[in-house]
Amino acid sequence: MTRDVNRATGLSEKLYENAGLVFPVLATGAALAAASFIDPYLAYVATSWVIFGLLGLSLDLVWGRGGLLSLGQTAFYGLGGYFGSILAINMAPLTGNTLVWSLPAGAVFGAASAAALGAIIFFARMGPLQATILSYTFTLLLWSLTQSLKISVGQAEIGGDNGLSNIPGVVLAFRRGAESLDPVEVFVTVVIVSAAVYFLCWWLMRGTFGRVIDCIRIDPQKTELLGYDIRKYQVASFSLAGAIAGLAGAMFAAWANYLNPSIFSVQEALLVPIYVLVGGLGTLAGAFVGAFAIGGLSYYLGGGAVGGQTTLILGIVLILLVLFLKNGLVGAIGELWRRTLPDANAAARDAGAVSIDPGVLEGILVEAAEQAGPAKRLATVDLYKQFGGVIPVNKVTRAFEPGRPYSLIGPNGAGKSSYLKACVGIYMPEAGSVVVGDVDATNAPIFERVRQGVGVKNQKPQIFGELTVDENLAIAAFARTRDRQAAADVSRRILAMLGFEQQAKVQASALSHGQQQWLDIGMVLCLAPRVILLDEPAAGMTNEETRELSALVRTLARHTTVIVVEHDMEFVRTLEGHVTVLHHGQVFAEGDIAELRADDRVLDIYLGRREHV
Ligand SMILES: Nc1ncnc2c1ncn2[C@@H]1O[C@H](COP(=O)(O)OP(=O)(O)OP(=O)(O)O)[C@@H](O)[C@H]1O
Repeated sequence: MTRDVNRATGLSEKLYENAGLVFPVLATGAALAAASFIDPYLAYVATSWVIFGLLGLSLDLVWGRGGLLSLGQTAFYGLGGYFGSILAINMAPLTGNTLVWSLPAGAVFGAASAAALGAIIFFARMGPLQATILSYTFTLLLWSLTQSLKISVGQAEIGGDNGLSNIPGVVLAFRRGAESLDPVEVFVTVVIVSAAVYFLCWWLMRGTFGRVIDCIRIDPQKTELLGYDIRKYQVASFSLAGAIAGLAGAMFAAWANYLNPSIFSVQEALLVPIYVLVGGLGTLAGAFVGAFAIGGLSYYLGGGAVGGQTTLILGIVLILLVLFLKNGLVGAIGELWRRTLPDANAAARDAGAVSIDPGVLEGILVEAAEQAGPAKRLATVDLYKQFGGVIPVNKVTRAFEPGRPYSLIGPNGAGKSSYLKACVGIYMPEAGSVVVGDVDATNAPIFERVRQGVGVKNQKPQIFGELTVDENLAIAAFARTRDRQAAADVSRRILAMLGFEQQAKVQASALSHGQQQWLDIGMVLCLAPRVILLDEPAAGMTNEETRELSALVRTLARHTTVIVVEHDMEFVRTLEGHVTVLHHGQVFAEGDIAELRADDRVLDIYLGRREHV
């Protein structure tokens, strides 16, 4: 009996993990089964819902997964529709098959226009609101342009407001004069193409590419601190989404046999996020479910796919959704299902205190040196950073080398964190230079400095809370190894070193603050850094953990250059390293901790006394 229950739970878990794969198989099966009895008119209307679902999928990739609400998806959709149709109008009479021309053309033009817009958005490092507005402006621009654009391209005549007509329907045979498919056949064809596109997206987003996109959504800075050039990933996923929208547009044109500038209208642009929200943001399948739910509802209420009742229905549905189903239909079903499964996060409570075996750590560090080369020196010359009237880094000239750990101390606001941030490129300095090894890194972006060997742990633990513990380590290790197997090996060793094997499948957000600090340190170690910057790593740790951390830092310093910012003077003492006191962004005093503790001037700045304040 117990075994049966376990087996059923195991099966349910497997199904839950692979539900995304089951969806296109079921959808295709249902479409094929329905083909024998479905009313041709319903098949015709339902085809448009599938196409809108595909358009929604393109948005879900960039919004639900990438974190950017693009109102440009209908622009890529319209462009794909226009260009795909121009090619189909000219080529189909000669060769038959329309989709073989229009789908690739739609996808290529959709991808190319998205790549151009994405490059502007991401390389200019626009904020989310700016990016949404720019994408919307792009759509409006096309709407306005196509209103007055009258041009003939071969047999295709674009008539401005009158649009582009005579677009051939869906023809699959390769011969002149081949017949268009009937509505039911078109429905099945569109479902199969959409299921294939969906499967490709599901597969891609399940792999390392999708993980990196998820990481960028959760914490772009941390993703860059792992050494990923996030802008390339963002442009790539935006282009992929553009390709899917373009392909959907080409299918829409073949379905409607007609296109006009209203495809770029405000109403069209705003419908897409609604499909995604209703279905479930970030679920991929939700876009189709949302399009079917809204399309089906308005169809049965007699309004047609975008008919008179639609606005009212959408308004009510959206209000109800915001009130009761925040994760949309698919998200809600997923959540209910997940509740029936064993709670993987329960293991977070069983995690004992971290106790690092020095032998294991040494082994990891020796191997890291073999793979990534010897430790590097970090030096700054007259480094200067200003925020308005505040100068947190004021012409700091310092060099750090392997051997003993370096500690940066100083009162609150002395500029310790700002100095580390200027070293790694989170803050771009106004003057001075940063040199990593022999390379001037002053103007290098964060990810390049990380690739040069700089590893950083910021003050707050930066972990990807929605990912599991082993996924966090693996994505960090992959940034360096670029090989999934090698990354899995590295992350497994770090996981074992931290004693987190039982917590491998726990969501990182379920860990305690101290455990998150260790996970963050583990992620930095996965990068095999040659210079390590740790900003208040002991914050939130117990005394026992702080002792472990001290031993770890001392071991690290024998293999790499280590700089630690700390307030905990007892911790700094145990590091037995070189200490630099910063005050008002400048080096105020240096030495070992015993000397500095006895130095009246240092006490003065800490206690806010006398002339040194
Ligand atoms: N992004 C920023 N914009 C404006 N001012 C900033 C910024 N970052 C830091 N500062 C200012 O620079 C000064 C130094 O801050 P910083 O965090 O580097 O000090 P700190 O020595 O690390 O302090 P703490 O020990 O409290 O963390 C502060 O006055 C702070 O307000």
